[in-house]
Amino acid sequence: MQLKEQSIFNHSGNKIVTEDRDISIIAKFEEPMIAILGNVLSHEECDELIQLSKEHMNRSKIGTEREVSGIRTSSGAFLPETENGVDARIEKRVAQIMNVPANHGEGLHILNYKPGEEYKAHLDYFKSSKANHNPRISTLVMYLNDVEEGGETYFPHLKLSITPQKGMAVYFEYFYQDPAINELTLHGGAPVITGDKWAATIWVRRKQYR
Ligand SMILES: O=C(O)CCC(=O)C(=O)O
Ligand SMILES: [Fe+2]
Repeated sequence: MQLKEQSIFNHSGNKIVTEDRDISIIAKFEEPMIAILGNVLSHEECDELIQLSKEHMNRSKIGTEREVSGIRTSSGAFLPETENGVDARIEKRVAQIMNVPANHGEGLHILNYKPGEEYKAHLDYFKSSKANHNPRISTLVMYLNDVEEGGETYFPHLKLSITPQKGMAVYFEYFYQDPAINELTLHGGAPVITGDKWAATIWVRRKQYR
């Protein structure tokens, strides 16, 4: 039998006890490690992140992107960092879930999809040598609302899809020795059919990033 590669998601049992919240491990796919997590954010935190990102997007268009390539038709923005706001608290909790120090993360990236908008299948790591000195190693996508219809996060190679539910998240990682395992993390956000979708993504680097 082939030896399993090491994961940094080293949690056993059915929950992750963080400083301020118990996260439930609902399901795991072992290789590549993909974990469906419950109770990651309170409903109040979800609402607050949506509100903050709306204010930020209204105040200035700087930091908001809408990709012209058609890969991502949703709009997204990194939340500006605060000292002790909701974002700092969540990043601290996420660091304990992802088992990587908070300053390896790129910050909270908020995504909003309207009906018909999607994020086509992609890899979160960079194929070019540009970021080789400090590559992305893992991702957490947190759902900030329930989507009426559509908007699933899907992994086409694994035939796996996750329905967004407010406060839940999906974790995955892609730093394996075997590139074929990393490529299995190809994923996308399916088109939203009814309602809209809000999500917050954290991409984590191997070394300190901020
Ligand atoms: O919206 C989703 O379900 C996926 C988001 C995603 O892939 C990303 O932010 O990198
Ligand atoms: Fe992604």
